[in-house]
Amino acid sequence: MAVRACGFIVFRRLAGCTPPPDAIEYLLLQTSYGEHHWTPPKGHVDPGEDDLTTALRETKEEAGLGAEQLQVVDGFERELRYEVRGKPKEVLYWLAELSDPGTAVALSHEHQDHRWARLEEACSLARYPDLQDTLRAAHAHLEGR
Ligand SMILES: Nc1nc2c(ncn2[C@@H]2O[C@H](COP(=O)(O)OP(=O)(O)OP(=O)(O)OP(=O)(O)OC[C@H]3O[C@@H](n4cnc5c(=O)[nH]c(N)nc54)[C@H](O)[C@@H]3O)[C@@H](O)[C@H]2O)c(=O)[nH]1
Repeated sequence: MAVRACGFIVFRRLAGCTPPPDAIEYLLLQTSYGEHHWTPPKGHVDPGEDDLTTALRETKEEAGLGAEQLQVVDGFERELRYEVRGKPKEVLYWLAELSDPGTAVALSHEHQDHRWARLEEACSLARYPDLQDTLRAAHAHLEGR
């Protein structure tokens, strides 16, 4: 059976800007282990836990951002499937806006750095084509495309 993980593509709109969408920045976290890769906050589903609860818990644990600071965007959900050390893994992402764009991110020991990045920088940090596609799809969703 596949390992399952859930998380949020968290974004913020720069202070003083109503969309245009190029004023949107996405949150990426860099692991403090392994390849030091960058992904949005996400993590494994605990036994008996529902997916959305996992996404909220992991976002709180990994970025210090709680449900009360996030607004989940309707109608966006993406599932990625890839292999980790030969085993299948599924990752489900929702999209959420950080209500106060000035809120500080607080990392756990699992991550060594974070970045608020516009779409193109976010895609170059998140170097996996499926994650890049997901970020682009999120951006298109926010643009109303
Ligand atoms: N010391 C050490 N400890 C580790 C290591 N590894 C884990 N720990 C421990 O596990 C805990 C984390 O637990 P959670 O937070 O609950 O889980 P996740 O958030 O799910 O975290 P992971 O890091 O396990 O999973 P991924 O991000 O999925 O990365 C796995 C591999 O998949 C590739 N990959 C990543 N993203 C994409 C993508 O979007 N697209 C594609 N196509 N591929 C992608 C990439 O090749 C990458 O290397 C940590 O606290 C550590 O204790 C490790 O190497 N060394």
